[in-house]
Amino acid sequence: MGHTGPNGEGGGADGTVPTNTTVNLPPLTLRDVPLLTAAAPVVPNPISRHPYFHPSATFYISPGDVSLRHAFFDLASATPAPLVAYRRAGPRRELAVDPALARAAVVTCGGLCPGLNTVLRELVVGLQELYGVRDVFGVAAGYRGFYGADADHIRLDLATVDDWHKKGGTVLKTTRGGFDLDKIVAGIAAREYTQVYVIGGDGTMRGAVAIFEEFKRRGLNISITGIPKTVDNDIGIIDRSFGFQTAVEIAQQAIDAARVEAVSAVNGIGLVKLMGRSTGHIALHATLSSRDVDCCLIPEVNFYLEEKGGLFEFLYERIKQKGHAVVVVAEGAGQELIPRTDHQKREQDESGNIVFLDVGPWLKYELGEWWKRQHPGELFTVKYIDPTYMIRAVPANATDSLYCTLLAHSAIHGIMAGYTGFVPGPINGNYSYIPLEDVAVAKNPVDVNDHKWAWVRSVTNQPDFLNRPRYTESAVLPPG
Ligand SMILES: Nc1ncnc2c1ncn2[C@@H]1O[C@H](COP(=O)(O)OP(=O)(O)O)[C@@H](O)[C@H]1O
Ligand SMILES: O=P(O)(O)OC[C@H]1O[C@](O)(COP(=O)(O)O)[C@@H](O)[C@@H]1O
Ligand SMILES: [Mg+2]
Repeated sequence: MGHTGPNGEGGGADGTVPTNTTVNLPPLTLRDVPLLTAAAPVVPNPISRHPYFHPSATFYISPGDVSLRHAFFDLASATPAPLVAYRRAGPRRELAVDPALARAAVVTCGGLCPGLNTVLRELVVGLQELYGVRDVFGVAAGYRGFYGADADHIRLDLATVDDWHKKGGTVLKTTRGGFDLDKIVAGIAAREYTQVYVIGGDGTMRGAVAIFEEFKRRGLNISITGIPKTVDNDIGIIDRSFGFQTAVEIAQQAIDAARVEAVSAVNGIGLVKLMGRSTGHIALHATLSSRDVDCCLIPEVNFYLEEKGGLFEFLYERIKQKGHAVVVVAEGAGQELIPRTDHQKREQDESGNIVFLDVGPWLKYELGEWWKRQHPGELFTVKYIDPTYMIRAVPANATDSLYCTLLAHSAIHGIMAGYTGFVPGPINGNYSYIPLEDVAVAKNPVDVNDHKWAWVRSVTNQPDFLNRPRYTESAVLPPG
């Protein structure tokens, strides 16, 4: 007996999957990563000569090893999607880069994220201990550090970075903006760096693609890799970005406090705003982990406040049922509902990201006003908690620390193998090398049609906000 595909489509004549027979899979496309054009003559991996560690036969990744992008396939589909593969990350038996000639630069860009210092430390440790690279430099304060003063290029060694993994933030400092391609590439060439490790989010990856292209255009034999960072988890293809799980864990403290405040008030609401500019991953995962949340609002799901099926009516009902309610809102949720001036509509940060209005205080105010109008004389309290920077200005937790270490080492192994223009990252748990250009454009919104969002809905029993009555346009204040 076989299974019929969800849409009734089938590989067999009757739409079923034959069992205990060989199934022909669709063709496999390798999304390969570029190699340095002028790679050095092949050098044996110095790990093979390590005095204390003797690599086993399976230690090195074979040249043909790949991992698959999608873990699930519909064997019953008559038109299956092509399979996409990436090179497996890890040490190669032979290097295309001579470690004795390597000169590495590491830099952190964009917003903070738990684990930045761990990645920096492990890059230095891996380069020096595993490969014997002597010249490793930390570039201060993001992309602009490449064309900064001599003091912005800090020589790093094992002693310097020894305790960095214990610290939140980034010892190298980070900035937004300052992306001047000509100056950056000139700064890299002038200091004779041969390999560049850029740690950052989606904006940083777009910058790294531009640098990679410029290296090629100028014929520079310099490799670059982007190590994906963002608490928002808004980078696609990889399983998740580092620091995200730590942020979700710390967010629990805010949700716990919101619940205590709400429970201890008469008709109390605890409102927590969590990071998530364009994606609601932190809010979603924090909600699922906590189980105390009555409503989770994310940028991917439009909601409305008043009328039947709206947020306020739902919260009122919930308070009548159990005396209190807890709401988690991602910073990018409901932005189209918040009145803003023309100036506010245009405001951008130094990197060109749109500056959002603060959804938390706005929601608290609107809720209070609605309650006064609808239920005058009835006691009501909203306690608002904004743990924004607390969830990311901390060291990585154990899971993220391990992840940061594997990412850093994967990056080094790839660079030493002669690859460039790539991002190391886990795909279905398998560390892989993905072309930088793919990662730079791949967004990672919450898929509201998949199981995770359905779990949120079943945990919170919140409305789907589909019967929106009157709100059709953004609320906009007159200019000025
Ligand atoms: N499209 C882009 N092209 C080149 N550089 C970019 C681009 N977008 C952002 N950057 C640069 O990348 C750096 C980090 O970007 P930002 O958006 O602040 O953080 P993140 O990398 O965490 O998303 C900044 O120096 C910014 O100028
Ligand atoms: O106040 P900052 O430092 O600009 O950071 C705020 C932003 O940083 C983030 O945490 C992450 O953004 P990036 O990944 O672009 O660094 C967003 O959630 C938030 O909007
Ligand atoms: Mg970003």
